[in-house]
Amino acid sequence: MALHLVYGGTFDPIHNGHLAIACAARDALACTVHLMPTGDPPHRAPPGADGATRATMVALAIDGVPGLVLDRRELERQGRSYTVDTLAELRSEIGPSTPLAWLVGADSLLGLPGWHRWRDLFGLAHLVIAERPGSALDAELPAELAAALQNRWTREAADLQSQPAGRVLRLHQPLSHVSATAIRAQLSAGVPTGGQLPPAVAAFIHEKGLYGAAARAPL
Ligand SMILES: Nc1ncnc2c1ncn2[C@@H]1O[C@H](COP(=O)(O)OP(=O)(O)OP(=O)(O)O)[C@@H](O)[C@H]1O
Ligand SMILES: O=C(O)c1ccc[n+]([C@@H]2O[C@H](COP(=O)([O-])O)[C@@H](O)[C@H]2O)c1
Repeated sequence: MALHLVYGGTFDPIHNGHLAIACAARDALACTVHLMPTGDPPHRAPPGADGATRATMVALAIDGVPGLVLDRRELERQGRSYTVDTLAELRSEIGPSTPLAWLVGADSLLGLPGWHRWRDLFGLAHLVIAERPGSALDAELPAELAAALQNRWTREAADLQSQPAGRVLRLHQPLSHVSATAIRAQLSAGVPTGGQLPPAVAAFIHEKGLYGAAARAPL
C-alpha cells in the first residue's frame, strides 16, 4: 500500500523552503505529501495569521504542484494540535498495515523529546527528517533522543514502504535558509522578501496586509 506522508507545520506563512522540502520528500519517496497546517500549536506563541488564512496560503502555494495536497484536519479539530492525536486518527483511518510517515525539519526533530507522548509517535508512523542549516544531524543528539532513534535509522526509502511505522529516514535535499520568522520580520519592516515566498502567497499577504505588510509593497 502507498506510503501516506504528512508534513505538519505552522506555515505562518508557507515559504519556498517548505515547498522545496515537500517536493524533495515526494520525489525521494514517490508518494503524495499531505501538508497539514497546525490549528492550535501546542509548543509556541499563537501564529500571526489564523488557521483558515494559513491554510489558504498553503492552498495557493501548492496550486498546480503535482503530488502536494492540503489536509485541514488539525484546523477542524478542537483543542491543541498534538501530533500523536493526529497520527492516531490517521492510523485508525488507513488501518494497521498502511505505511504512515511524518515529515519534519531537523530543528523540529531536536525538540522531539518535548512533544506530547513523543515515544508513542514511533509506533504510529515513520519520521522523515529534512536537514536544515544550523541544525546539524551529524552533531551529537540529546542522549534520550539518540537512544530512541537508535536502530530506527535507515537510508532506504523502501524500508518506509515495507513497514507501517517506526523507521527514521534522513532526507538529503539542498539546504534552504528560508525561515517564516525572518519573513514575518521583513514583511513588517517593509523589506522585500525576494524569492522566499511563492508569488501567489506574496501577493495574498500584501493584498490582505498580513504581518504588517504594506499593500502593493515590492515582493
Ligand atoms: N528552511 C527549512 N529547511 C528545513 N526544514 C524547514 C525549513 N523551514 C521549515 N522547516 C521545517 O518545516 C516544518 C514547519 O516549519 P514552520 O512552519 O515552523 O516554519 P519555520 O520557517 O520554521 O517557521 P518559524 O520561523 O515561524 O518557526 C518544521 O518541521 C521545520 O523544521
Ligand atoms: O505534538 C506535539 O507536542 C508537537 C510539538 C511541537 C511540534 N509539533 C508539530 O510539528 C510540526 C512542526 O512544528 P513547527 O512549530 O516547526 O511548525 C507541526 O505540525 C506541529 O504541530 C507537535
